[in-house]
Parts: sequence; C-alpha cells; structure tokens
Amino acid sequence: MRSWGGFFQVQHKFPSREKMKADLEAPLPVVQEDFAIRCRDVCRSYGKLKVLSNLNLTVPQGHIYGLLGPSGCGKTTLLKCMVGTLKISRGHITVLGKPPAFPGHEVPGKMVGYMPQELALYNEFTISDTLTFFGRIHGLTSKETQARMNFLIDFLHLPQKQSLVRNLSGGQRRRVSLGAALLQNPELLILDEPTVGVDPVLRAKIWQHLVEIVKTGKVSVIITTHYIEEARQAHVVGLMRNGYLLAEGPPEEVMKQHSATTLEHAFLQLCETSDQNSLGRESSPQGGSLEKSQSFEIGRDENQPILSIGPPPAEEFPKCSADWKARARHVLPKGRNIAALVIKTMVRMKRMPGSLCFQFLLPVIQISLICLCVGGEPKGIQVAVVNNDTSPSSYSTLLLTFLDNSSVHQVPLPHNEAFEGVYTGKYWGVIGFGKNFTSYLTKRVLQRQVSKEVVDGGSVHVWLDLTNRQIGLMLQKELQQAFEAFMTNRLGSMSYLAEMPVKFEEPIYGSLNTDFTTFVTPGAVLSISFYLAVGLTALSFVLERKEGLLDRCWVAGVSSIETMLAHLFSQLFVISVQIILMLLFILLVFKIPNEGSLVLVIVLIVLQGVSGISFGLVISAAIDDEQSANQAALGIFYPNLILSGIIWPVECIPYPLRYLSLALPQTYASESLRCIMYRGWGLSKMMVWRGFAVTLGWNTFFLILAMVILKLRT
Ligand SMILES: Nc1ncnc2c1ncn2[C@@H]1O[C@H](COP(=O)(O)OP(=O)(O)OP(=O)(O)O)[C@@H](O)[C@H]1O
Repeated sequence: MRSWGGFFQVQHKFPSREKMKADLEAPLPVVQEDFAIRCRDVCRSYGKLKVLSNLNLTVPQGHIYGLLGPSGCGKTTLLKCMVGTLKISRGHITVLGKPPAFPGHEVPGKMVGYMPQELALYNEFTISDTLTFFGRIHGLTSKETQARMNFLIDFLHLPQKQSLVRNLSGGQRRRVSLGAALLQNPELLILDEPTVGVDPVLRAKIWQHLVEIVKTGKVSVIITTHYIEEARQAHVVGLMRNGYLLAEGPPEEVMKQHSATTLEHAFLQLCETSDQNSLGRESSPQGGSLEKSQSFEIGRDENQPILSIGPPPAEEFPKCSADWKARARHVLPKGRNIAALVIKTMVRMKRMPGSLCFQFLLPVIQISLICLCVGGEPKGIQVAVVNNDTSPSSYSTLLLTFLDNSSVHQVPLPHNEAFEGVYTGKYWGVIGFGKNFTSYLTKRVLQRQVSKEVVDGGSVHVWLDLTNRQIGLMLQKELQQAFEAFMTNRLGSMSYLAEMPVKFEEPIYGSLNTDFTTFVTPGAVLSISFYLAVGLTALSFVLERKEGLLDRCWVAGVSSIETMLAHLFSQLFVISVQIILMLLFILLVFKIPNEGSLVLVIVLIVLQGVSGISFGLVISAAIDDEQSANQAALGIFYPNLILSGIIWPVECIPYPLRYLSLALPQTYASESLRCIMYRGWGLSKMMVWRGFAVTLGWNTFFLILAMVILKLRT
C-alpha cells in the first residue's frame, strides 16, 4: 500500500479529511503555502538536556493536527518554538509561510491564537476584562470584541462575564484561556492541552467547533492532548517520543499500519518498535550513543516519521527577506499595544484598592518616620550634678537654670553616687562644680591675670559617657549654650568678654540651627522613590513569566519594548502620586526648607523613580523566580544607601570606596537635590546638572539592559 509520505510529498492541496481519503491515489505537486506549519530537523536543548532532536513535522493548511506523546517528550517545547517564544538551536520552522517573529509577519500577532499550557490569565480580571484586553491587542473594535465575547461565553459554557477569574474553577479558567485564543478568529490555532479538566460533553463540543472552523480551509489547528482517543477527530496525528516524531499521518492510517484498533494501541506498538530499533543499534558493533548523535547530525532517516506527510527534510527552505520598512514597523512600539497594557495595569490596580492605597501611603509613612526619628536632638537625658559650690547665691545654681530641662534632666547627687550612676549606665554624665566655683569664676572674668588654680576652679567640670556620640555632642552643646546664656545674664553688656575668640558669623547657606534631618531628607526622598519603584517592578515580569502571561502577550503580538514601556508608564503614574504626597509632607508638615525651583525638585525625584523602575525591569527581565528577584532587590539596598552619602556625607567615605560611591545613581543626585533645595541653585551649576545627567545616564543604561535581556530571553 502507498504510504502517506509519498502521498503528501506530491500533494498539491490539502482537502478535507474525507476528500483526502478519496484522493489517496491521486498525486499532485507540492505548493509551500499549503502548509500551515513546517518543522524540519528542529533541535532544541535546555542546557545539556536535548528535548527536540531533528524533529520533522508538517501541519497542512485547513487541517487539525493532533500532537500526541507521553509527558515530557517535548510537545510544549515544540509549540513554544512554533510561536517563537523559544528559539530553536538548529533546523527550520515556518509558520504560515515564514519563520516565527519574522519582521512584518503577523506570527506572533493576530494570525495566531495560542493557548499555553499554563492558564496565563490575570486573576484580578473578570472574563470580560480578559477578552477585552486581548481584543485591544488584536485591534478588534469594542463591537467586534463584544460579539465574539457573547459567542464564546455561550459556546464555552462560561459563567457571567463579570465573574472574576480568581473565583473560577480550574476547568472554567481553562475555558476562558481557550476563549482568549479563539477570540480574534485566527488563521492558526496552537492549543496546548485545551481539554484538560473539561467535562466530556464540552470536550466533544470543543472538538466539534475545531472541526467546524477548519472546514473553511482557511483555519488550521495544532493541538496537544492527553486524551489520545479524542485525537481521532484530528485529520492528522503526530506521535511524538523522546523529542522526535515516531509517526505522522491520518489517525486511521496510523492505526491500519499497526493493525491497531485504537490510537493508543498503535502508539504502544510504535514505542516498542522504536525501543527495539534503538536496542539493535546499541548492540551493533558501531552502536552506542556516539552513533546515535552522529545520525541526528546528518539529518537522520530515523527521525523521519514512519508515515511522514511532509516534504523530505533535505528540502531547502525558502529564504525570507524583509525590507527596511517592515523591519522598522516590526521594531517600533505600537501605541495600541502600550495602551492596552497600561489599561490592563490600571484595571488590576483598581481591583486591588487596598494594595494601591498602601503603595501611595508607604513613602509618606517612610519619609515621616525619617523626619520624626532621624536627626532630632536627644531629649530627657539623665545627668548627675555634683554641686560643691557653697557660696550664697552661687553661680553654679544659676548656671544650671540655663540648661534646657527638656534635653538635660539634672539629678543632684553626692560625688560617689553620681559616678556610680554613670558606671552603671543610669546617667550619661556628671556635671561637677568645685567649692569655690562662684568666687573663682568671678575672679577669672573680672581680673586680667589669674592663676591656673582660679581658671580650674572657675570651670565647670564634665565627665561624660561618650559611647553615644549624639548624646555626648548634645550635652556639650547644651552646656556651652547654658554657659553663654549665664554669662550674658551676669555680665550684661560686658558679656562679650566671655566669648570664644572664634566667631561663626551668619551662614552663607543654611542656618545655624541646621539639623541632621535637613541633611538626610533629600537623599532619603530620592532613595525612597528609587527603592519603592524597584519593589513595584522587580517582580512584574517574574510573575507574568511564571504564569505564562508574558509569553501569551508576546504571541499575541506585544513586543518586549512595548511591555517595558507599558510598565514604565503605569508605574510612573504610581510614583508620581507617591512623590506628590511625599513632597507635601516634607515641605508643609515637616517644614524642610526649599530655596530652589520646585519643578527641578519634582523632575529629579521623578527621574530617580524612573531609575528605580528601570532597575526593577532589569531584575525582572534577568531573574526567573520571586525569591532571587527579591534577594537582588534587597541585596543592593543597604550598600547603595550607605555608599550614596544619603545617611552620612560622602566626604567621610575612604577614598577607594568614594570613587565607587560617585558612580552610583543616587550620590550626585542627592547632592544635586540638596543644592537645589538648600542653596537655591539651578541647572547652570555643575553640582546640580550633573545629578540630572548621572540619573538620566543610569535610566538609559538600565532600560537598554532590560530590553536586551528581555529580547535575548524570548
Ligand atoms: N525551562 C525548562 N528548563 C529546563 N528543562 C525544561 C524546561 N522546560 C521543559 N523542560 C524539560 O524538557 C522536557 C520536555 O518538556 P515539555 O514541557 O516540552 O514536555 P511535554 O511533552 O509538553 O510534557 P507534558 O505533556 O507533561 O506537558 C522535559 O524533560 C522537561 O523537564
């Protein structure tokens, strides 16, 4: 009997299944356009694991092709190669006449409906949102989408279109996923196990629908299923094992060839024959794995399916070329897709109002905590006072009244108890006055020449616990101020006599009361916008990739650059709200001064937010699992915070590290923001514009890097 291989090699058109049978003996010449998909000598590995080995497969135009095989034999990998989400290591694939992802070819795009094995649905979407989203990407009008939606909901027995995907059963979700693949009436349907978890009645209906749509001859289907017998309704089946096709042909022919009554039986026989052949090869003198791999390399005969329906593997594939316009159109982002993705993110945000509010409030909470808790003066510090000054109306008692009681809490004690209290950590220091403090101090101020004893006796002696530098510094400052106030009180117009011979005049920038909060706030604002943006985006692709959403959108025609721009625009909205709230708090509530242009302040903070988004996109594009993405985002947080001079000046960083610090995204930016806010400088000053330049440089670098990584990984 004539084989199907011979038949298809000379077949001109692919008629219906019945006609195919009738025309068995009527050979016609081959025309390439009659093949919806052709795979020749396709190889694909994951690392060292060879998953597809010189695979040859042909899906005739207007037919249903059932791809069958045991779990792990490479079916999903092959479908992913067909839609272009995975690159093949060797061989050729054409889908609707051209290789997948060929410039100007609508595969990926509207011409192909792809249902991945994963559900690949947004859980926060309703059924209506899901279909509307894919309708937008495919450029359907809302009327067309609505009409298809009504049909699909009825056809696939879906619940109400306002039902949330997350509330659907597993089978219902699978049907929504199938609906999304069928939505735009594609020319080619690539369905990875669409009938898993679907009841037998609906399974039959789905097959019936597939049979109906291919009748026009314009639609082709390739479908994988674990229910081998349901594939008898396909026009052609391909039986796959260990990465290549054992057989390919109409189900009846495959069964007839092996005198089997079921496809399952035929498949078992094919497996046994294949196992015996490989055993024979292994036991032959030249046998073994080397021989096997060599035979793959020369475009093996053993990989030619037993009942092959396509042209031989040696046949040359047509060389496809695209003009520069098609290439440019292919690369340029489409506004329609970006808009669809931005709307998608907005709808998801709307469905999670709690999470959105938290995102808006988190930076306000963080900056408020920084302004409240960092850089303030220590309060309620307990200090022991040993006052041996016995003179009536003593200066020591008077001097102590000038100490700020809210900062320094004085505890009068005898000498031993005071020191004991410091040793046990009860007090932060001891303020001591000698017996003749009042008289010696008077002598020291009024007489020109005094002895060392007078100077010593007329001094306040302080012993401090300096393990806490901030408290130590505060006590020193408080005592100095109290002494100055006391002297002014005592000497009146002569108080200048007690002044230090070093005078700090009115500062050129800032004020004499500038505190640490003022220093730290600009850097903190930048770092909060940066890290919140990293947090918002670092997981975006990771989760979408894991759930198959990234691949699904890509197959629907959304490019990596469009995905990135859409993320950028939607997150830009979130960070803009965050920044406005943060600025309102620091300027109006915490009264941090701003001497410069508010526009420059806002632009610089937004640009830092964009840096965060772009860096998050790099993490998201490069890393596959949430844990590693989180680790990467958190891992850089602390070193960057410390090295960027945000919590401590860059001038304190040792030199080799300082060079590294200057290259970081927030070092010059923090300095620039401080210059704008506290010195009132504009873009004409180098210290201001270089903050903008470095931020823009990092933004461009991160965005290009994320794009390249995404491109390389799809
Ligand atoms: N991303 C990956 N990295 C490494 N190995 C992978 C990856 N994806 C699949 N594999 C391996 O490739 C082989 C083929 O997997 P594939 O998903 O293509 O099989 P399948 O025939 O579709 O299986 P099933 O019917 O269970 O879905 C399996 O051994 C699988 O472990």
